Amino acid sequence: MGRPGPRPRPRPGPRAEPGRPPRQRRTAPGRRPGAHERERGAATLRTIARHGGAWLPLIGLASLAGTASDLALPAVLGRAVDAIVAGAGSAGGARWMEFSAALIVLSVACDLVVAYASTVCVADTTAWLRRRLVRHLLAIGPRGGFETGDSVSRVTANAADAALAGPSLLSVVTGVLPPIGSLVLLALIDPWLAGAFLAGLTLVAVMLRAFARRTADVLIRYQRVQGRIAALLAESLSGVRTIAAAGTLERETGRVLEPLPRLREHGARTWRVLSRASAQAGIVGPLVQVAVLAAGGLALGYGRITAGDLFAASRYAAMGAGLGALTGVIGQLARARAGARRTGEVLDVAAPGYGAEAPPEGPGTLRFRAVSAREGEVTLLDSVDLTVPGGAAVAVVGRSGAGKSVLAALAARLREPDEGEVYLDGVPLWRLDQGALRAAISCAFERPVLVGERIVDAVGLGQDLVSVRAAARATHAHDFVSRLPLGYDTPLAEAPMSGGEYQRLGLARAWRAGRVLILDDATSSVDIVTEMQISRTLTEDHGRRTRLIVTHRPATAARADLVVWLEAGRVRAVGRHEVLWDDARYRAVFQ
Ligand SMILES: Nc1ncnc2c1ncn2[C@@H]1O[C@H](COP(=O)(O)OP(=O)(O)OP(=O)(O)O)[C@@H](O)[C@H]1O
Repeated sequence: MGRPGPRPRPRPGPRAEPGRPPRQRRTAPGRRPGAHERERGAATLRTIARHGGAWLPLIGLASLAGTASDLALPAVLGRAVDAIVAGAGSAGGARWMEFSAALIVLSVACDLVVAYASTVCVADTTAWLRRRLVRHLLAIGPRGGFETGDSVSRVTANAADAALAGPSLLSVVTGVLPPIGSLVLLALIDPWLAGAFLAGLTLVAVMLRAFARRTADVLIRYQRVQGRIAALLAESLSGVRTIAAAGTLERETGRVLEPLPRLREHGARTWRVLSRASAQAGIVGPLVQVAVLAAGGLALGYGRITAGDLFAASRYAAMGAGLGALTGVIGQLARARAGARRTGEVLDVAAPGYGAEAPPEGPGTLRFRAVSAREGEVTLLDSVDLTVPGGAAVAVVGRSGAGKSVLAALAARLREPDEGEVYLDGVPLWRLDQGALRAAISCAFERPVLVGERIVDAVGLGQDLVSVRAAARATHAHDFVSRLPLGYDTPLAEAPMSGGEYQRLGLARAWRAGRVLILDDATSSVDIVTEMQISRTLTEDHGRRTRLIVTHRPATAARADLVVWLEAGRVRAVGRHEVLWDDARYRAVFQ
């Protein structure tokens, strides 16, 4: 074994003890997020917002220019009114009117730029975020514990909402400028006007704060229930044949739609929050305007301001107190925040880190040193010390639930040990380069899922047809594939396959293993004769690769060089099958 190199830097997580990559926890779906989750959600929101890149400065500048022209317009119109009232002649009034027209054109142009740039920015960010999520979900695999439908809803709907982050944050910032600008400009016209306006503005600010908090809270609950329905639907669709066979269509429909009342409740709450904000806006807005106009009327009476000033003040009061626009952008920001929290929950789960090492020359010896695996409080494997000799065929047996699949997953680094270490030819698995690890160790499962367009893609995963055929011959899949009209080019969706045939293709896919081939009940659906043939092929493979074979069949255990007998997450014994067979409890494992 070479000198240990630097360990790949894992993503920060709650546990980063030296010696093994950290496991991360995530917010349990449905649980109300605490301050920590909200903080992480805010951090995700900022990361997503920053992705807007070049579009955000453009949106910001256009919004600022639009706001400036909106703020200048009442003052300019006021000057036009004063020019007309003073009878300064059509030329003075006309000049102010032209200026006003130019400001209106500028404002419309800015709105167009903001709308276009925001659309492109959101589309870009959505695509980027979806790519990140898909890659990350596939990288973390079952570690994340996200249900299929829920993951789909996070990648589709929630990512699109989260992508609103940049433009909606900017909209909020630029949205508060008109009230602030109005306040300053009113103060310039007359301090009393600003005083009346400020009193109303404080009320508006309190209402907006409550609106923002309530909306974000309701939206996250709504999205969670949506995700739950999606998860239940995906689960049902994957078992659609069973449902049809059992005649439980009605019951299943009820089960999938069971959260619907909660969705309706959250939808109704969203509507109530929005309608309350609109009603408050409907009352406070005109009140602020009336207060400013009353103060303005008095100021005009005392001769402190002109008629044009009063006109401008009325426009500023309307612009600054208009809650409608701000409730819209705050609602959008709340959607982005909820989406960011849901997508952040996925991105916060640490993907396994890989090292940069290739395994040293070796026969494919696997060593488990004090390996434990847990799920919550439950111990699945307890301090397993085990050496699987390089080149040997080793059967793993035990009663159902003994921990055989967990052991197989640890051997392939499909899960991380909670304690201890797994080594391949003396090197901890986490230190191996991802490509080298996958080239060295392959897995075949009881229920393989074949992915790809055609059979050759699903089995070969990029290998040429010659290698695919060789693997299919070795695993007794070649005959039935050859009988298909398009052979290896048959689209998977059009290839009628039995469970055993499917398993043989899964086995053929794993056959590429350079050093260790792990079979987790991978021939359980194959008929006895074919299984014996596969088993013989595996035995003939002697010395070339290590084979770890999880099995329930005594014949397979008998052909193995060594048997590992697991019981309740512990190694009960290791030895030859014929020796272990003397023990009645060992024999009982196969009954
Ligand atoms: N992700 C998980 N979360 C919770 N419990 C788990 C998880 N994976 C496995 N277990 C539990 O760990 C125990 C061992 O599971 P494992 O699949 O390794 O059993 P097994 O020996 O392969 O059984 P079988 O022969 O039935 O396939 C079982 O009790 C199982 O319920």
